[in-house]
Amino acid sequence: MNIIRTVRSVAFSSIPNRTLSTTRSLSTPSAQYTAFEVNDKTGIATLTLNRPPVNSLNLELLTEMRNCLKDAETNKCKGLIITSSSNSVFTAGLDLLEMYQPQDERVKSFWTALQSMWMELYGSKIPTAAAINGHAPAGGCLIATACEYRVMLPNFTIGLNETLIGIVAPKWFVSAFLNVVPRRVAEQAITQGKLFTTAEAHHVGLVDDVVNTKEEAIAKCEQFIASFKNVNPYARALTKQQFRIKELQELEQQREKDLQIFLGLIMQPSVQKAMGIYLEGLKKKSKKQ
Ligand SMILES: CC/C=C\C/C=C\CCCC/C=C/C(=O)SCCNC(=O)CCNC(=O)[C@H](O)C(C)(C)COP(=O)(O)OP(=O)(O)OC[C@H]1O[C@@H](n2cnc3c(N)ncnc32)[C@H](O)[C@@H]1OP(=O)(O)O
Repeated sequence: MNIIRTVRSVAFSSIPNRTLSTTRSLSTPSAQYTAFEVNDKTGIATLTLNRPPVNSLNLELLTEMRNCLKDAETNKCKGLIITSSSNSVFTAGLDLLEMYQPQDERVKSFWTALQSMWMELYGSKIPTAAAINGHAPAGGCLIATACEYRVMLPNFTIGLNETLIGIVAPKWFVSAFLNVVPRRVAEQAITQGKLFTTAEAHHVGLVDDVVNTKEEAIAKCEQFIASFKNVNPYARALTKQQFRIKELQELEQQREKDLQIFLGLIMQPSVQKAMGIYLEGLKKKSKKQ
């Protein structure tokens, strides 16, 4: 696998136009699981999730993601694309090992980091797009639906499958999903824990476009971001905020309560048991392959 390096605090306005290399990526010692590159010509940032084997979202990855999102906004990037370094998994969602038999302080930090990352992404002032180049269950779907545009490669799956694991998708997971699919479809799918195939997701509007390669997916995201080129960024950001402020304020005001509900639910013996069985099933399947 390519070693992907990470850029931090690179002011886009200070990046000179270069003809040979069009992306800039510098390394910071603290970034382990993400690559963050800014295209010199377009000003578009790409955040690549890089935590093999399945980009499961642990505390460190979530923290890095949030830092990259903040950097993209602070540095006035023209837009942000999220994708994965894996050929088959966008992200497997939350790292179940963070929630299974967890340590008290760590699991609190984990959930708080998820809340922060989501608020940063959902409320980002710049255009955001997901190039979904692999499976995107649960937390993967959460990241995709927090973006303004989604394009997906064929023959993968996406959805909120929490009920199948015996856990519950919190309200803010559901509200972002409801932004993109009709209520009736959402209620049925989320209660069933349905994972949509790419074709099904496209049919219900969960993804906007389907393309065959990651390169095409990135190009589609770039086109989406470029569609705002004649729009005043400040007016755009305020307009986007009008659509999203309710969910953001709700979570901001209820962060502690949301954390306590999360802890109360996952610490239930029946939930721990269901998660343990699910993890065991994943491990058995992985050994068979
Ligand atoms: C009112 C309510 C308020 C509060 C709520 C309370 C509760 C909490 C809600 C929490 C919301 C949860 C969100 C989530 O995201 S939970 C995670 C859901 N994810 C999944 O179900 C996906 C599981 N994974 C898969 O289906 C497959 O791995 C996948 C993604 C299709 C890829 O398949 P493949 O490439 O074949 O890879 P393997 O399955 O072989 O996996 C390789 C390796 O990774 C391990 N692994 C997979 N997924 C996870 C994961 N999410 N977390 C941790 N580990 C994972 C797998 O076990 C293998 O490990 P091994 O050691 O055997 O190599």
